[in-house]
Amino acid sequence: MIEAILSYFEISAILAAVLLLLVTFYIRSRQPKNLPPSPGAALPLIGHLHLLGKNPRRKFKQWAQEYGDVFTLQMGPQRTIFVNTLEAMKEAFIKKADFFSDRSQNSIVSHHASNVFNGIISSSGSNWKAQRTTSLAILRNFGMGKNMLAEKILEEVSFYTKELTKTKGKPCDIHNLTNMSISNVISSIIFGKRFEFNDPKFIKQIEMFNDLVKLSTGVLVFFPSLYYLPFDLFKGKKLVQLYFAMRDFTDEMINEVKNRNDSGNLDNYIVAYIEEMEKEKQSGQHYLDELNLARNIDNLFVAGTETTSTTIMWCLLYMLHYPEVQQKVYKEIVEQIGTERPPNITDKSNLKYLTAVIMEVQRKASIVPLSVPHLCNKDTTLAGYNIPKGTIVMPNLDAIHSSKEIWGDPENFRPERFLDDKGNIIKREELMPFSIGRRICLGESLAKMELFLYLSTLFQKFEFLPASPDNVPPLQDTWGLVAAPEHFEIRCVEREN
Ligand code: HEM
Repeated sequence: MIEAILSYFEISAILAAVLLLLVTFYIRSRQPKNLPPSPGAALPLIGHLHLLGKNPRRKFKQWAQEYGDVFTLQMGPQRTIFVNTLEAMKEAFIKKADFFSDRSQNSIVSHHASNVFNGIISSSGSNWKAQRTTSLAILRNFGMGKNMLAEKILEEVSFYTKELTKTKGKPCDIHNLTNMSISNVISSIIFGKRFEFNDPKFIKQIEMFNDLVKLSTGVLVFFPSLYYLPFDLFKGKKLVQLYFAMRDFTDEMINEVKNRNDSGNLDNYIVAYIEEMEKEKQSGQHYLDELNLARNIDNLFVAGTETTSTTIMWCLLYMLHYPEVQQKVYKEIVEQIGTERPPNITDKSNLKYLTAVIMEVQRKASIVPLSVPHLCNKDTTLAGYNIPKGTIVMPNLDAIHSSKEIWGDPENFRPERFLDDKGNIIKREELMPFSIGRRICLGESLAKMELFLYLSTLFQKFEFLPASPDNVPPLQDTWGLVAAPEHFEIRCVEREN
């Protein structure tokens, strides 16, 4: 009897194995030929997802080393390629930018909300171009002449450092405060106003933005139907709810700015965009409208807050690990600016060591490791392989930033790699925290200005120390679209000037 049951199980197992082989063979036979290599066979349904393990970031870097220019992963139903070398990045995002610069129109939120693909980040084609060009022009305009951007940043920096002073050098987690302060910079650019750090509405809003960024990278990206499982197991319903809450906040703020009735005052994005909208109407075009305005605002908040504040937090964490670097930064500030006046944007060209430190933090932390996914919109080739239309394309910035061939000693934190013998900055095209090509970060100039003004002021005013000398928090990142350090406590000790 037992033997009969055993042989029944054996036959079932053999049949299941044969079935699996046949399905795998069938899937393979339907795959287009000459795709970039993959690390092993894709399983039915999940593809290569089972190979990612607990630390996908490390795997993506490892496969980049193994396969070079480009590799393919089947992420559930979605064919995805990873672009890993400078040459392949240039080929895809510069030479063949017409084919590799779109975004996928597949998002769980789009099943529940309309107009998700308006705005800058998620749109493609002519609408994307119009939103991007207009937004860039507005930001550029703000950064010219008396440089309103720098003024807005410096005003916010002073509120931020006042708050840090209140901590009196005691250990505290300044992650949320930093996030709120950077969000206030965006807020004063877009709405022409900042929020108090203890404003409950603002605190809730920031929490929502952060949760939204975190939830947008979950497993639902590959399997949207998991949304319909009971108990919101994969937080799909929460994601949609947060998305609508963000929209409500944006609509409320747009109305507030409109009701202020200061249309002559072009010092905020909303008024400037509406003015461009009117001009466009007269020229007979139709891309600038209220729907795009609202989504542009969501985009600028989401893209411009967590990224910059995370870079600041990484920089502070690196300074806890390398106190001699922090000391050298302070020495440079004292020599070039002194301690009587706060730094301003014209000091940037004189603070070369600090600039190199920021560059090295951006390389080492590589906070947007896989950039934002692009979409291939036409059958084409890359690095000699076929890339079919509809493939998702990941710029593997992390692989570039950690390449031994490029940096020699990528594992070391060494700001000097960006300085020549005379102490001048060496610009390296391989440093690409803002990505490359047509989709390169729209806020790059603003972010660089923020990083310089925040960090120069911080290092002039404070010495940053670990909560206790024998307990320096680890350089440990968390997984997500933005790789933030784990929350840590820090002491902000005011310098005696
Ligand atoms: C240190 C700070 C920042 C980093 C590291 C960063 C990085 C990036 C990266 C990697 C991308 C994706 C590019 C691609 O698709 O290949 C991106 C896109 C974008 N970023 Fe940033 N960013 C930062 C700050 C900002 C700021 C301050 C703003 C705005 C105020 C901003 C607005 C945007 C927008 C709108 C896009 C979408 C561009 C498009 O799709 O055309 N970013 N950023």
